[in-house]
Amino acid sequence: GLPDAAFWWKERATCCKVRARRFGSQRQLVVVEPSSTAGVAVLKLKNLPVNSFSLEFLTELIINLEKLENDKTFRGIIITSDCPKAFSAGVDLREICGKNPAHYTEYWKVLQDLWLRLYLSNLVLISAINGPCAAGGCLIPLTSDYRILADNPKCLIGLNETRLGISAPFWFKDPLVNIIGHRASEHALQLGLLFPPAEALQVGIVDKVVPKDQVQSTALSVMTQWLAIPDHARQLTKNMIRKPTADLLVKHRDTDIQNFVSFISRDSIQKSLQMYLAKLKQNKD
Ligand SMILES: CCCCCCC/C=C/C(=O)SCCNC(=O)CCNC(=O)[C@H](O)C(C)(C)COP(=O)(O)OP(=O)(O)OC[C@H]1O[C@@H](n2cnc3c(N)ncnc32)[C@H](O)[C@@H]1OP(=O)(O)O
Repeated sequence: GLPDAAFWWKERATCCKVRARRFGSQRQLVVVEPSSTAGVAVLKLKNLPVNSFSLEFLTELIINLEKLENDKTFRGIIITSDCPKAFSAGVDLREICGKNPAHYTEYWKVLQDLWLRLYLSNLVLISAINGPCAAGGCLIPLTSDYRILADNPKCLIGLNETRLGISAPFWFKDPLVNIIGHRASEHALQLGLLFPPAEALQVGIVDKVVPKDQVQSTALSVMTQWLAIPDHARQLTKNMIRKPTADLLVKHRDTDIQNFVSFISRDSIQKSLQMYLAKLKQNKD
């Protein structure tokens, strides 16, 4: 059978705390503030400049999510960015370039942990997407219950992995298919589409597009509607809908790690990623 979720989370939480001690950073990469609405926390991603998923940032994010999940005063979280340049640029390419298999294994495990923590959260999660959101960065909106995007042409959102010469793993693809459907996902994933706001709304990858300065207030008012539903009924329903998708990752996570490590270790893939990173560094505004 599948590993018991509570046991698995306890084990992973211990790993996260050990890792956090290892980083021992003074920088606060995730800021949690209470909102004006009771029971709602605002979680701000603050890994400057673009909230790329470094191992340290992922660890801090998971620890903060776990604390909120276990704190009975909270019923919902609004996740937003405190970096002017981006909501999230996804996987930090420096974590998956030029490192060794042990590092890739640890990194991928932690990324899976984040996905499971978010996707199976009992809290209402709303993504207030106030900047560009690429590839792995979409892992947060796609596992949220509701997505609000800032109406700004720079705020592109999508799973653009193929443009880097890599393929999104099945657990990035599955929530996208659940949200926008099979055909639209096939199109978006193969072409690595990054949708501007109007198109993002049309295809359904976001639920609402509002002016940038209204993203957080809109998230709060949507949150109020969601919190009007009794928690237990909403949680049971969320779990019923999401469990089959989550179980696929829980069941196949070791194979998925092996696939990732062997794929990412290929010379041809390392070359593509290095070229993409170099291009990013050249294309300065
Ligand atoms: C079997 C499994 C297969 C493998 C699956 C792997 C799944 C991988 C998923 C991913 O998430 S890969 C990453 C994809 N991300 C992107 O394509 C986004 C890249 N970034 C951008 O498009 C832009 O940076 C931005 C977010 C639109 C912001 O643009 P802006 O012009 O405002 O800033 P920049 O000058 O481009 O960036 C500032 C600074 O940050 C560095 N950087 C940006 N993104 C990343 C990143 N993902 N990883 C590491 N570093 C990144 C960028 O190079 C700049 O650095 P400096 O030049 O200032 O040192």
